[in-house]
Amino acid sequence: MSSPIYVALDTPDIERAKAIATRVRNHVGGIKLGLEFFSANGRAGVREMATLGLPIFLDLKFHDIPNTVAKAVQALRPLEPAIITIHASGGRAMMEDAKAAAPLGTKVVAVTVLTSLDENDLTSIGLSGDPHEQVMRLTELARDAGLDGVVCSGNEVTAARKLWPGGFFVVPGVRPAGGPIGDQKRVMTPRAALDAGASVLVVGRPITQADDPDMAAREIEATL
Ligand SMILES: O=c1ccn([C@@H]2O[C@H](COP(=O)(O)O)[C@@H](O)[C@H]2O)c(=O)[nH]1
Repeated sequence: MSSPIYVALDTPDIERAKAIATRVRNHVGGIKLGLEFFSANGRAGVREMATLGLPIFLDLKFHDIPNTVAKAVQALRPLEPAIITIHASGGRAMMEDAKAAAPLGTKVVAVTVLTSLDENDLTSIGLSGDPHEQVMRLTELARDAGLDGVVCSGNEVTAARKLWPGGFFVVPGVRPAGGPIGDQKRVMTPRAALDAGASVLVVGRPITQADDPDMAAREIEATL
């Protein structure tokens, strides 16, 4: 069975992204390319990364009116990504139209509450406190809109899976025990997140900022 780890290659430097992906390729199940990589390298960069032969997760987190998001998803079709992201808070019509615009083999998953946000952050943007409740609300909305799954933290994935047993659950904010958490606030170890019900784990800096990314990926994989 392939590894549940998608390594987040958050860099504008395509040569660095290729070098890390090449080093860790035997310990990860795919590569995640996000806003930083895509803003610098665009679709050509994604095509170049695809030549490594690993599944591509395009984490562009679209959030706009339904027509704009659907057209943006449509523009990604030739890249045939394994997974793409949109924001659940864009609403049901936006999620429905995004799913309809995606290639058949692409999983469309909705970000619920970013793992960098906690209760205080939600209150500060006018949402009633507890991230857990907001994740549950948006998980139900994404399920009812016909998406494939959601992005949430390891703290919520067990309850989200209860609401949606057939859903696909992407869990970032994954940190080896005792490691620096940086800007993440809702974190869990890789093993605990998998046990809690994650379908895939997104791991960025614990691998990419390590002195030896290959060893870091190998050590995380060994805990799973
Ligand atoms: O809620 C979310 C959604 C997406 N991400 C992305 O995952 C990686 C995490 O990187 P680390 O270096 O392991 O913190 C990054 O690309 C984010 O854009 C997330 O962290 N939380």
